[in-house]
Amino acid sequence: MNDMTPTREQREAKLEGMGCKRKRVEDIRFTQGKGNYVDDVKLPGMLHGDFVRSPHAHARVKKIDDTEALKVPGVLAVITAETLKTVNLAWMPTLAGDVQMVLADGKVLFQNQEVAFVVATDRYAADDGINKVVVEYEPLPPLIDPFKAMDKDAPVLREDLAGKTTGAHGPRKHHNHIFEWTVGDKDLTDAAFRKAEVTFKEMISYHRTHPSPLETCQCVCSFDKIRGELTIWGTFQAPHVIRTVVALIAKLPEQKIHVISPDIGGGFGNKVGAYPGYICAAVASIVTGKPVKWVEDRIENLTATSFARDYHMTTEIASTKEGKVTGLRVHVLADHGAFDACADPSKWPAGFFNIVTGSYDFPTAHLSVDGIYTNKAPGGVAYRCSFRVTEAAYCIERAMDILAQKLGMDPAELRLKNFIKPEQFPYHSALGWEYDSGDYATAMKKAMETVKYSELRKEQSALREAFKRGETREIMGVGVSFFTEIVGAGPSKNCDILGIAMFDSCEIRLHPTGAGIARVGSKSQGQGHETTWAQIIATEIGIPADDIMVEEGNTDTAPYGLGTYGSRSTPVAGAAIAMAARKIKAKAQMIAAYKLEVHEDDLEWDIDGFRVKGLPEKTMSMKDICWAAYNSVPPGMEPGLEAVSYYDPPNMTYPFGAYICVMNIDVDTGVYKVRRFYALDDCGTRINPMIIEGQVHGGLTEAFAIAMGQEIRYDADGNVVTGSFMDFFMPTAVETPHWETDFTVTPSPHHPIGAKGVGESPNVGGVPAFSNAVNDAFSFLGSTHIQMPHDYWRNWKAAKDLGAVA
Ligand code: PCD
Ligand SMILES: [Cu+]
Repeated sequence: MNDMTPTREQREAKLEGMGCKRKRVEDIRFTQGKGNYVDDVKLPGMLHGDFVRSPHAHARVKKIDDTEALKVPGVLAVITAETLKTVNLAWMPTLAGDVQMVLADGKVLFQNQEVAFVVATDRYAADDGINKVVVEYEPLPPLIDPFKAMDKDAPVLREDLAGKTTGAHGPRKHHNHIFEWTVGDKDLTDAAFRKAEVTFKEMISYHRTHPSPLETCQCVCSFDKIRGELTIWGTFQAPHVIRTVVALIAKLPEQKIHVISPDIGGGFGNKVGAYPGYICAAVASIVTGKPVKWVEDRIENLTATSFARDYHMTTEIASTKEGKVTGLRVHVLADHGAFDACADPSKWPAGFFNIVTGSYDFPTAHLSVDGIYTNKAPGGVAYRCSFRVTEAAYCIERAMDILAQKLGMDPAELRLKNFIKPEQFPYHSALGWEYDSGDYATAMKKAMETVKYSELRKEQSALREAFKRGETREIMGVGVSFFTEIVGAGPSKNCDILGIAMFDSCEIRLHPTGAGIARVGSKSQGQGHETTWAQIIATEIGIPADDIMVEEGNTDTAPYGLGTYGSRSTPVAGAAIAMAARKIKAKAQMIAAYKLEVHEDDLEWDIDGFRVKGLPEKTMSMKDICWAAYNSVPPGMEPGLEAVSYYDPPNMTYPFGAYICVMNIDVDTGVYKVRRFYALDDCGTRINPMIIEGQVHGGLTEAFAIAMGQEIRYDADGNVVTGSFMDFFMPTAVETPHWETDFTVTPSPHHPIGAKGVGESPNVGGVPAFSNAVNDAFSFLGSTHIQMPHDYWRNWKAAKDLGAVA
């Protein structure tokens, strides 16, 4: 070996494969303002559309008069439900099996609902036009309180469903009822409660909030009359699904629809579903023969697009006196707004909420969910939520704290006592899941040691005594949360969207000089797929990550994929990438064997190529194999080096984590100070530790926002009172706490590289950690459960209600 020969370490480092803190390649263009977003798409002759929206939450639409609007210079057309009826598009199907008005058809059902679409030569003219459209409304009584939705005399919201006693998910009990979904063994659970030494029941609400990505929802639709082809650039998290939906509802052949998701400025689930803007822009383009752009503003995004949560969870736990849980019973009242437009896999009306048994070994459990209509915006699965897992984690983590308080036990000890044990994996939960792997106690103990948990508890007792003596006005809370996530939707046996199995895909093509391109069915919105996907390939086939270009988001070039949400990209697309790479490697091995004149079985893999077993100097690098693939393949073999994989995962993956939050609250002002936030995540094999850390920081910031102030709030008339960033809490670097991150690694046994998702975890685990900290702080004053969000006012109010403030 001469001095020039790279060492094994150097060869490995050059790959920047899995485990490397590779810098994000996409950031080169993002940080220089060179990203290419939908609003950057500017086509010759492009028109602009904007919506007339309803000021009322519930009203009959008597008349729409567009005479004056059409006189505004630049305004070309005003599209209403009547126009859309001529092409059968006044209503559209939702992913949840319901239908939704594209434009108000006879009535409006939530504030800011789309009523008419004004098309003009520029955005300003469109805006002037919408102000001149005169809509005559007859206000109807609004239904805002979900607990009144199923009252006998509750207003009828969905007149289109009159007389329909069954919906997409079974029988409907009331005119505002959407579905009832039950899981688990009711009799066994009821019996466990009858026998229990200790039980409690608490209504735990997870309020309505909104993902509010920096870039709002938008699209450009361009219909080419000559070719009969429709091209749509949009902020879509699932471009292929959008193409299929457009093909089905617009009755266009699927090959004539080109859907392109360019760079996306954050998705957070907000960009999974289909919105009226897409349909209206497409129809406007077909009608005018010109490209039409639709871009939402902030208020429209906050008030009319897919919200998050709004789950009201009546929770009961049965337990022994010693704190061993024996049963869980949960009833959820799920407020879906005016249309059921949740983006869950078809068979899951409440997503994967049945993960609500969490990290604990509940022998039996029963869950029922009632979905209902109210006069609020539709949507529902968004914001790092992975199909209602955030709601479930909040429910069980809050409930475990309440049980600990009732038993006079430490909440961390109670968790340790009830954890599913490592030897119980694969673990079958009482509500039907098979957890793939976990080592909960190890993670929990590491977290407790790092934050010096017992010392914190001592400090807290001392402070409580001082508070009682009147020496301080501060109280202290330690919030513990131990979550189990379920991500990677999903196995075709139980997951589909509109009948399409939720696989994902990858196509890798290597070029003669040892570089290549990988096209993937997922779609990054900021997660950094261009960086991490190349790292998987680098480790699998020994081509440096820098030499692999990753492409996503164009339905003409990417293999069919179900898109990016629910932290499914790593568990599903990530697996497809590894499998495609392995197909390439298998062919590469045959080529190498031929070139080295040995039998395939005599070769072994070594970092970036093959070597002959027992003859380490006889090697062929992957780079040379690439050349050979186009130059001298074995007789009978096709030239070229490429592979495609469609991966149908055998199971979901179950990441987990232990979070601890330490907080002080001043009772006289309600002002809180997050003293420490420690987050340990276990997402199995880690592809890029730096990206994971970024994901965790982002998700924790969002969790902080939700728990401590963010809310989509309606007044009694159905006005959104938090419809802009003036009122909707958006933390900046000033408010955001400092995050300490940590990890353990428990690989997924069924994933080809052992990786689990991580993007959603910090939100799933973070919210209960914050809320438990606040609740823990107040508990010694006699409270059991204080509802989120815990803003200053509510903290002060809690202190006042508990008699701590005069
Ligand atoms: N183990 C591991 C895992 C993971 N990773 C990384 O990390 C990331 C993430 O991943 P995941 O978890 O798999 O996920 P995805 O699928 O990719 O994504 C999704 C998510 O993601 C998150 N994050 C984020 N970031 C950003 N920047 N932006 C955005 O938008 C967002 N969003 C959010 C959300 S909401 Mo949903 O939609 O609600 O359902 S869901 C979600 C990527 O890059 C990957 O690669 C690594 O490295 N490793
Ligand atoms: Cu989600």
